[in-house]
Amino acid sequence: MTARTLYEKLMDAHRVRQFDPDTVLLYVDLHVMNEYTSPQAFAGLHSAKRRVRRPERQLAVVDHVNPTHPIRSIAEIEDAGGRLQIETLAENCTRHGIELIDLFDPRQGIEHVVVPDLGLAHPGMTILCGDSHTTTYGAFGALAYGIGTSEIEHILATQCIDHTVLKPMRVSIVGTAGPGITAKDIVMAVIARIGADGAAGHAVEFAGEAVEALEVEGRMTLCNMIVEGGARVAIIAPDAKVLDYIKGRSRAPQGADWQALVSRVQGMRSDPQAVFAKEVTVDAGDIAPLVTWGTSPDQALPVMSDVPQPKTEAEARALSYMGLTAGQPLTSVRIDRAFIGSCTNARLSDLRAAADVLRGRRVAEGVQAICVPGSKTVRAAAEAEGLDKVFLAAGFEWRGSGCSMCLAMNDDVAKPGERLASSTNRNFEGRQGQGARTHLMSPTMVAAAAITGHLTDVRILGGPA
Ligand SMILES: CC(C)[C@H](C(=O)O)[C@@H](O)C(=O)O
Ligand code: SF4
Repeated sequence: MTARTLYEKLMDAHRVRQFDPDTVLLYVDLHVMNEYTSPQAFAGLHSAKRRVRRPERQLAVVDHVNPTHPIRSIAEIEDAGGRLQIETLAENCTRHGIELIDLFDPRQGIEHVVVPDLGLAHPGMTILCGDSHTTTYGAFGALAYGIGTSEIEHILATQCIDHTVLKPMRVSIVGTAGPGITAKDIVMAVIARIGADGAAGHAVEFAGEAVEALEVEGRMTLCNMIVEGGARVAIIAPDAKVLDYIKGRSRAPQGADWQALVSRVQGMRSDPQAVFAKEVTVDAGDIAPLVTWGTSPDQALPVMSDVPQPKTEAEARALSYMGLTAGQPLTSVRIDRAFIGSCTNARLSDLRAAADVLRGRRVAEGVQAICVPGSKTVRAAAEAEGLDKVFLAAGFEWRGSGCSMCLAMNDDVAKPGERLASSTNRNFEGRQGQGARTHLMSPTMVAAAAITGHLTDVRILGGPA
């Protein structure tokens, strides 16, 4: 038998039909939906008079448009469009018997945080969702990616997806990351190396000792953000850490199902002879804390660098949008806001790491800082450890959960010209508010910038004050 990559093995295991060498019909184990991308798909389903084929294989979560300040009812949401999206999702779920985690559910949060919180992402599954960062579940050894409206409708009706076969690509992170270097720095370094389309058309498998050394939440950060390097799928061979992470969560497999999962995991890796269409190797030891200076996630440099001379018109435009001058040290760039949140970096380990930087320190004068835990489950776990007190004592706001200022499609919007240190994954023009300027970085780097008021190498601050 020919050697296969993990991606190819998971495709084989879910193949319902092979249409041609490039297109395969795959069975979908779990389909996740949000209020923002599902309404049109349900509308299509209804006009075709079709039913949901497997309601028990769907999960819906409210996350994109909701506010993160406390409200008592949906009626309090000022934006009529957002209110309608949330109400429509609820109606559709009731009509079709789909489980909904609504805004007032104690498990609510960003969908890609909620699914792992519940223990619903397992090695070997196919997980699809109308959201590009669905690749997050690759950290569990699942074949997972984001889809569009017509595909959502197709899954609702058939529980299958037409999958365009991708080229396998391996990104090996070798060596050992230095102190203060996080999974976010690693993935930003990869994207800076390969470019924003470097992994386009590829299923990226992360491998290497620095990936094995990461905890599961760090691996989620890798698989989540590599989408900004163009990857359609991201995957990591599951190991004992993954099983430990799932074990005991409310929706983790039990009894014989658990045993079956444990024994299946053994074979879930690429064969040693498997062929990758593209290989990239990055030495973790060479990675410094990164920040973006431009308006594309690949426009990133170590924080101790100077703002670069623009080499293209796009780079010149990015600098002008960002209000930066070539040659100025990145650490001289002052910020107005600090945002710790998003499906990339708002899990418990992210909040712990940021709290370690904030402990005993205060947010700089004039900086508005907010922390939006990725889910209410994460929020409660953080509060049980007293992390909320650390954030509040430092001058951060401690919010409810949702996408929030990651994409500013809700009440959390930065003002024109405001500059943000942000633990998110996209720094496109206007992403966090019209005219707002985003610098992407790790949550500990956001904490450091919040304290000093400018982009800062967190390693200089060191541990708690
Ligand atoms: C709104 C949604 C379609 C979008 C995505 O697919 O990624 C959003 O989550 C984002 O991060 O830009
Ligand atoms: S947190 Fe940001 S990246 Fe993640 S799903 Fe929400 S908007 Fe998209």
